[in-house]
Amino acid sequence: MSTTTPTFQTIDDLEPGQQLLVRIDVNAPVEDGAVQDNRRFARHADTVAELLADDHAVALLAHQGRPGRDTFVSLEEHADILADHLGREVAFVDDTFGDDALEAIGGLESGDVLLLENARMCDEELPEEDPDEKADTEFVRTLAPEFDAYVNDAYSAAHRSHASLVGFPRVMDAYAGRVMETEYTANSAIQQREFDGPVTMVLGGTKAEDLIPVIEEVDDTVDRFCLGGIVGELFLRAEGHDVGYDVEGTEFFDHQWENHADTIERVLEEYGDRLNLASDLAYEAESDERAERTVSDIEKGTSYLDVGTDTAEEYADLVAESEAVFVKGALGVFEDERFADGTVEVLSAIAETDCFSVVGGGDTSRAIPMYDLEEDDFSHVSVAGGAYVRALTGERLVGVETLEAAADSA
Ligand SMILES: Nc1ncnc2c1ncn2[C@@H]1O[C@H](COP(=O)(O)OP(=O)(O)O)[C@@H](O)[C@H]1O
Ligand SMILES: O=C(OP(=O)(O)O)[C@H](O)COP(=O)(O)O
Repeated sequence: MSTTTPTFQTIDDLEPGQQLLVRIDVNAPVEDGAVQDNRRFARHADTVAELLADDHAVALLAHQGRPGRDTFVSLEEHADILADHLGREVAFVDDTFGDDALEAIGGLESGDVLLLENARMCDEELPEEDPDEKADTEFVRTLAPEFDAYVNDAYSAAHRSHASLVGFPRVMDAYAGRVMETEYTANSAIQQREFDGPVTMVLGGTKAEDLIPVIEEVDDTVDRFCLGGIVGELFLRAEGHDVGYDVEGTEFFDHQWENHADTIERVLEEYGDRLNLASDLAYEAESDERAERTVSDIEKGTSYLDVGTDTAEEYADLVAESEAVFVKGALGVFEDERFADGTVEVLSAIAETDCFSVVGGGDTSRAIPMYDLEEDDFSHVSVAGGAYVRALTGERLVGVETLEAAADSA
């Protein structure tokens, strides 16, 4: 059995009064062009407050969205949201490692906080490569000498081998922030729990490619899966239904299908008896109201935005008779009240039982306060999505591994 005791250094090991480069994950929803607060901001603000109390100067590095998506925007608004949580100014510079960024970093004094521009706007950030290659980028080579140490607080991005996450700990003294430390400990402990009764995993949201491999890997521990969102529709497509195709204005389905159709079909064949797929789906009618169709009557060309009423009830019943429930991703577009039923019904069913429960995902966990559910009614609410489900499978997270390697060579 693997240990849950982290072997990385934490911010407790830092000498006070240093110039720190701190990687956080404030990747957030963007609605009508405006960045929305999610639970990540408050959690990282606590880490930053602790660092400031120790007289450090802090430059924050983060990402938002993915190139080509509507959510791929500047971090300027993120600085304001962080400042609200911290109760002090967070300066922003629209540059990551160019002259403007270096000038702003050079002017930092003890107690200052500066947020650098979206790391994914730098070409060298994204392609997933070995940490040593990431360390050898101009991005890392330029920024690293400006700081005394690197802190990674971005547990929720620790499954990505990107320059800002794995490059710096190769060349700098590296420490885990509080969010990294607490999420790592909680999620590793969950992976080691054993349950006597049924274990249910509810999978939804937009990032199907993060979830499809998980179904095979948690095969020993999870008795049944309830699927919704984009991942649910892709499995319905594999079953031969006319859903799970991009329609005008959507960009979720076709590329994920092209890359993962073989795996989806294999998983459906091997684990079909444990996979629950929606029997009905909801969409926006011409009247703007919610309307529903059973899957057998489905028509191509409509955007489906939630699981239907029968499906929501069926999933809630399965949850109610479970000993443990793990949620990653929403069953529908819960941000729009008309399409929140599936997500809210399942979360409410969890909250009403005393099963062991974990809800993960920066976006999905927002549904808890949005629909007046109590965080205390869940065993653990993680700010991480993809990283948390990988931790459940026992997979090592590359961002954690590079912190551990840095501690070994310290
Ligand atoms: N059918 C759907 N169509 C479009 N978006 C959906 C659908 N179902 C769920 N979603 C969206 O999925 C988002 C959460 O997905 P994702 O970003 O993958 O998860 P998280 O950030 O919680 O890990 C929610 O914001 C929700 O609006
Ligand atoms: O929000 C994130 O992941 P999540 O949606 O799985 O919680 C992280 O910021 C990683 O973002 P990415 O999935 O675009 O690499």
